Amino acid sequence: MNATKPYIKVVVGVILNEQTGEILLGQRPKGKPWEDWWEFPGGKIEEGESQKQALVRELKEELGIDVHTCTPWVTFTYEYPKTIVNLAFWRVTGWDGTPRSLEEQQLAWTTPEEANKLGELLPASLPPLRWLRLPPHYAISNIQQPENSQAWLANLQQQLDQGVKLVQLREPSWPDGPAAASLKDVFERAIGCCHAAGARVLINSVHPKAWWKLADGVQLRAQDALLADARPLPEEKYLVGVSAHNTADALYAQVLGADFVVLGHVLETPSHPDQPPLGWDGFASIAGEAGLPVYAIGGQSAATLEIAREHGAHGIAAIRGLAG
Ligand SMILES: Nc1nc2c([nH]c(=O)n2[C@@H]2O[C@H](COP(=O)(O)OP(=O)(O)OP(=O)(O)O)[C@@H](O)[C@H]2O)c(=O)[nH]1
Ligand SMILES: [Mg+2]
Repeated sequence: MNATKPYIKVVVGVILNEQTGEILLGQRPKGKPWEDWWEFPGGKIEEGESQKQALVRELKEELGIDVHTCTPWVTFTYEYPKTIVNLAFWRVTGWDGTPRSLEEQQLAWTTPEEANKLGELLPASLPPLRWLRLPPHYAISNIQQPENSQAWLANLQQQLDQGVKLVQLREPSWPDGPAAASLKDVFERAIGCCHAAGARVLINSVHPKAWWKLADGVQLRAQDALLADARPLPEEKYLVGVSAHNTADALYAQVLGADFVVLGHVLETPSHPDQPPLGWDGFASIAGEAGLPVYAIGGQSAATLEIAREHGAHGIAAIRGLAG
């Protein structure tokens, strides 16, 4: 990065209507740089302000609302031709008052999928719009034995019925190895029922590379991510997740151009009895640096989604049931 460019710290609100999935975007006022381009409401953090204080102030100044519920989401740095901007995106889910235009800017509620129909979007707003399409729950398989396949597929169907939209097949200790034909059969059936429910399936990188493109993408183990020198699957069609245990893993996910990080384990979990958990504070500090949406893993369930979000998670990943 060019050190002579001004470095600006900004906080941005993803103002979310959780019922409809819509977000609030605004058009930049006349006379400002990038006038008329659409953006998330927000602005520069002032000297001595925390991110949250700046967010509350900006949304009061720009929209006249009093924010009472918000959580950190993703912070990343974007280099424009003339400036470098560090953008801390926060999810805003509770506020008093009705957003109205106080800076003569146009406002619009839209979905992340439809936002580009409004007009030109600030370049640094595009990754967050893509990330907002990631669901809050990420279900991970743990079938272990071919004889458990039927029961797992039935359980998967239940989770799909409850709204799970992202599933990972991860079976490192399958009896005939992670490339076994019996596992391929389960994989294909899982894809069938997930696609019928509008859900996506990722395959763990422990499984054959030839399977990755049959799925909707790959979940790279930390060790496999570190061996890759580029994103292994194209962006539009596939998702790439990276498993991370520390800051270095998480930062490398960003270098690879991954879509998200799975970070853990956060709490004690039967699947990793010997390694110490990160704890929520450890999770929050790594997630804050990841520059990508982060799923918390390890001891997670529907009941931990809220605490995960308070610590900067996009969502939660778990083997044991998620929905509910
Ligand atoms: N609010 C906002 N700013 C963004 C986004 N994406 C992005 O690159 N930025 C950049 O972050 C900076 C925020 O500036 P701003 O003009 O909103 O600042 P502000 O509200 O404090 O206004 P002011 O400078 O008039 O006091 C700009 O350089 C803008 O280009 C976004 O989605 N929302
Ligand atoms: Mg602003």
